[in-house]
Amino acid sequence: MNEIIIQTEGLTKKYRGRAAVDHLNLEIAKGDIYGFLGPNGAGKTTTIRMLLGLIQPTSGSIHIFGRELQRDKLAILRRIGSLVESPSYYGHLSAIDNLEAIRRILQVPKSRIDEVLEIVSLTSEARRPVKGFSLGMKQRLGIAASLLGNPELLILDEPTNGLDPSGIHEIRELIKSMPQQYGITVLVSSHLLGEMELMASKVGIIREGRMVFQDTIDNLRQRSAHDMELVVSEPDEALWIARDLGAAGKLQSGILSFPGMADAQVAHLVKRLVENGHSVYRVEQKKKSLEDIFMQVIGEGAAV
Ligand SMILES: Nc1ncnc2c1ncn2[C@@H]1O[C@H](COP(=O)(O)OP(=O)(O)OP(=O)(O)O)[C@@H](O)[C@H]1O
Repeated sequence: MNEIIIQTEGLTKKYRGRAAVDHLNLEIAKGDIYGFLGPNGAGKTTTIRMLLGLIQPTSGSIHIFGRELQRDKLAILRRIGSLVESPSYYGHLSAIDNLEAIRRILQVPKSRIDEVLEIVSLTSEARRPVKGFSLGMKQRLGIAASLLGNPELLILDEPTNGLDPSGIHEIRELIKSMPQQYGITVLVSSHLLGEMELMASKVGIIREGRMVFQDTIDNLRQRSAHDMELVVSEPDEALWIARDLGAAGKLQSGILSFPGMADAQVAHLVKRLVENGHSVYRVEQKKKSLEDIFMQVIGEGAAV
């Protein structure tokens, strides 16, 4: 099993008695791109701020690189790069000069500036004043800044917020390259599952401060029950036969649908219908889109 990079246990943050983050157990392994998902206000930023030592948890523990954050804060934070909220720049200065200001604080070699500009594909724009940059370029510059200190872990809070599709694509490709090319583990938050689907190796979904799902996207897809749809010659009567077998369905526009029906139950129902002289024209599994599953998870707040 891969080394665990971030582990929280019972992580909780309360504001005026109300939990913004509620007993959260995060587990992020080395090389993961961990998509931290949840609707607005779910507690993603609050969690990230605790991971970066910017605010104190009310209770629970945080271990990063196997060490307790509270005890080894500076040593741990030195190994993390982060982008939380929109980064601020000196607009009249170039990308290089903005990075130089941060480089001096971090005391890394000057050559690192060229390296990070290359990683985020800003080399050819590096001497232009930042005030003329698009939002996507500014975000990439923010990621370049977070990479200056050669981090092993990158924490990005909604880095694609407000970007157009091409900007989102650029950031996504950049994030995808992090574990493969640079050995960097990534925690990236978003409120859109679709964005994560194309890059995350694992997702954690939170709702009202609580983890409702934490696993791979494939498992999210598989663990969700599918609806079964049937088209038969006498649907009203078929509905009663199904009820008799313990399958509660509904009839809409001539189509019978049954939520989360197991294979054996489908076979049983079809057999009974045929035995009763019905014609079964169609049996279809109606697949939910990943977005439907996500909405179901964050809507119900229960694991699927
Ligand atoms: N400093 C604070 N004081 C009081 N309540 C707060 C504070 N910070 C956050 N909250 C509350 O905690 C909850 C979680 O907020 P948080 O910003 O972590 O959510 P989020 O998932 O990052 O949402 P968004 O996508 O909108 O940024 C919200 O109900 C918010 O109002």
